[in-house]
Amino acid sequence: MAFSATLSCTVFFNLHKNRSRSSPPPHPPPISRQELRRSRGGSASSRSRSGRIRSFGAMEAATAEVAAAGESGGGMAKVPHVLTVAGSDSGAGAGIQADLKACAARGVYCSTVITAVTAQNTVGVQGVDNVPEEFVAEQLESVLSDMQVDVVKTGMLPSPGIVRILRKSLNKFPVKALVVDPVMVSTSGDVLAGPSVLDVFREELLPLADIVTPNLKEASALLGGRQLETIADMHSAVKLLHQMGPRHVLVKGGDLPGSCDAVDVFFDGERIHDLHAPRVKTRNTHGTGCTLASCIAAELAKGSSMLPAVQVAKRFVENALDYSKEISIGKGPQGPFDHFLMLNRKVHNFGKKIVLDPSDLFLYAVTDSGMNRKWGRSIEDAVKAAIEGGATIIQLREKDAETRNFLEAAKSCMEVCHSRGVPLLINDRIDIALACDADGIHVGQSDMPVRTARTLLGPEKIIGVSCKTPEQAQQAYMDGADYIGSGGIYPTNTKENNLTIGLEGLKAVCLSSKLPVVAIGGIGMSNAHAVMELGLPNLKGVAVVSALFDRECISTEARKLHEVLSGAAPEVK
Ligand SMILES: Nc1ncnc2c1ncn2[C@@H]1O[C@H](COP(=O)(O)OP(=O)(O)OP(=O)(O)O)[C@@H](O)[C@H]1O
Ligand SMILES: Cc1ncc(CO)c(N)n1
Ligand SMILES: [Mg+2]
Repeated sequence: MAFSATLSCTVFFNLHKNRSRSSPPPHPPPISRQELRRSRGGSASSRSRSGRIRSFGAMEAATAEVAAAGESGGGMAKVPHVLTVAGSDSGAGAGIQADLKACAARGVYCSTVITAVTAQNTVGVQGVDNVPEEFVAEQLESVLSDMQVDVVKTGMLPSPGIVRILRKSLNKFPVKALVVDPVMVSTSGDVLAGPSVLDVFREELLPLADIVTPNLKEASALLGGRQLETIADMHSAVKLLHQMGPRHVLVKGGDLPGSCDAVDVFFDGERIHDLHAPRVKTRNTHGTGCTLASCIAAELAKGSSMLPAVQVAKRFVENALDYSKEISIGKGPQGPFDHFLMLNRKVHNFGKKIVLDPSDLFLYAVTDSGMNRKWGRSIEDAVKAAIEGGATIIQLREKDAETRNFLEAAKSCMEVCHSRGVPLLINDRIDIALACDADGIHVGQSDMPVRTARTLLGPEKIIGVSCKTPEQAQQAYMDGADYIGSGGIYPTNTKENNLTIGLEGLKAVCLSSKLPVVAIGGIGMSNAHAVMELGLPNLKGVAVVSALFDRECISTEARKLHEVLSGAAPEVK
């Protein structure tokens, strides 16, 4: 019988039926190196033509090939490996799912032995179904007999039997370190491992642990209900827990009442360390404990010693919480956070990420080579002065510059802008934008289409597009532009044959689009106020050329214009 078919039937049977199994399925016994060598070559016929493995015999042969390649130094690299023995959280904030994400984020491979399946979300735990003990044993055997696990991390171990099975597996397959997160109650208050496991935890698991990481409630339960409410209580607790046999103890103070820091107390048997981190104000703390323990395991797997591993893990959690404090997943009181620091961008327009902070459009400075020549300035100096006066974004619009000179200037301007936290866009020249890694481009209606520019630049760059009409504005939104430049508002000499759309035209464009808009064309000190007074919510600022760059002192003009704009529309700042 094909091995894979047997395996999937077993999983289906155990997780979906009600779990009594008459005879265990055939399980591959641990394979000795010699056996592997013997089976090499002999089983080639059990591979399908595509090379996919069809039977256990073939799996053995494939394993042997990999082992042999490793032995002969065939360029194979050992990967740091954590095995998590824990429960599944359907909401994926805690449990196995948090462990997988934490290890992946820390660059460590993570295999999984699932002890229980929970129906869980941001409201709480709606159901728990334990995986049969013999099947937990089978998963342990599968992973540990085959893979070179460095560190085992435990989470939800819902019955004394499972703890004993784990202990046996660890005796048979010793690993470098054991991290025990003694999960008992979820933050929502639901019981994940009852009092029946307390004794076996204390007697059978803690003595094997390199570190145990209880939260306040768990530490209290392990200590027979001792009250833990202050850091001094936590100091006593770590010492008492240490007497139960673990080499290190970390009592986590995520739930310490009335503390503005998140303080954890670490004890190595000799010294106590209070580990402080600023407490992040957020609802998204579901899974912090699992993540912390997995990160510790991951750092140990990479070869770290214990205190640095704990410190790195704590910083990782704090950073991820801070990054995720505004993401919204689920309706309940405790949300998950983002281990990969990728989700915290408001999503709009086909799920495209917003890459532009609309308030950057407030005072948008567009350079002009003719004006710089006239006043004898380098483009970098002009940009520096504009930013000094308060320009919030720069666009390099160099219509007659030679490519090589333009690129050199663009690179210097990038340094100027980035050291001052101001985005830099390039007008039209996508090649220059790519070459100097600018923050984005601005295109006109007859330049490269926004969609093509997006393909070339990728999702993370800003693309602005000039629009005179509501139709163009709607198209810009559909094409995935980040902002609209709308004008000319007033007559201007900077652009020849440019249609003036006036304040009415600007209003029509703003009302027809959800994108932020910057007004352009003939705007200066005398009329900026009138533009912003339109009070349109998506009109975020004005773009100026001559009002800054065709003046003797760019920074003074920028400063005055900034004041005018601030007075006109304090809410857009
Ligand atoms: N708001 C917060 N800001 C910063 N760090 C926090 C915050 N909440 C928890 N932590 C840290 O996260 C880690 C996990 O601690 P916590 O006490 O939350 O564990 P836990 O109760 O086991 O978590 P969970 O059961 O949700 O997985 C600790 O290092 C703790 O200090
Ligand atoms: C499955 C699982 N493990 C651990 C925790 C603790 O956060 C949880 N809520 N769910
Ligand atoms: Mg916990």
